[in-house]
Amino acid sequence: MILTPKMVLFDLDGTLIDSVPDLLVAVNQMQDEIGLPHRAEADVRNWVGNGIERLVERALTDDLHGTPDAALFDKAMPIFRRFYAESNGKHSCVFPGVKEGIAYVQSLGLSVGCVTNKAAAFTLPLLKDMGLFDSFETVIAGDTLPLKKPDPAPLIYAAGWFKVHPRDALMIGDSISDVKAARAAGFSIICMSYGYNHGEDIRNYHPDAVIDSMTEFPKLIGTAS
Ligand SMILES: O=C(O)COP(=O)(O)O
Ligand SMILES: [Mg+2]
Repeated sequence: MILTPKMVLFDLDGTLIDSVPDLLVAVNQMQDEIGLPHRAEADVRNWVGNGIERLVERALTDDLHGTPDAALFDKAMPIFRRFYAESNGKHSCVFPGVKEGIAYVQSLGLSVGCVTNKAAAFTLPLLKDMGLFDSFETVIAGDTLPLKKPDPAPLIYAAGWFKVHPRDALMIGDSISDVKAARAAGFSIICMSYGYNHGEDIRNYHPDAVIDSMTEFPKLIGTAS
């Protein structure tokens, strides 16, 4: 299968960047300040992908599906933001193959954007620290629009921004939210096997392809002519 998109959108956490080490530090500093126990890295990994509010709710309750007491959440959220602003970018790294993959799609002349559920205040400095910011012609963060993935709105917005029809658009992601958003928007979707998907194998959600490294892009992505 060779896809021939005109635009490629990349998810951030678990696709471009391994951001869990920074999130883990901020979660556990928040837990300390509130007087709750530390959470394990493996759990935090499973809680990333639906934005920082859901991450904090999950950390406070130690449960992927948990909803904490509203007063506790209101206390915790600014604490988390303060600590994550400090740790963001300190221990994260770009996954192997990402820079090569972005360079490959750019060499095909395709439009390239980033669509993440991470809030803009953390997304933009992280992309800059990791040397990726200049790779993207547009960045749509988790709070850029009223709705985030799995809603298709950010993907449709990006397609409109690039004036590309959704059938000519490809999402590169790691989670069920990316697959659902891409399908609802009418995009193709390739997922990275190494990402975060709440502890489940992303193959269960049937993206068009699952790959281990973006160095595999030449097998899957080409140009129509
Ligand atoms: O959960 C987040 O904050 C971001 O997750 P995403 O970059 O995978 O969309
Ligand atoms: Mg992700």
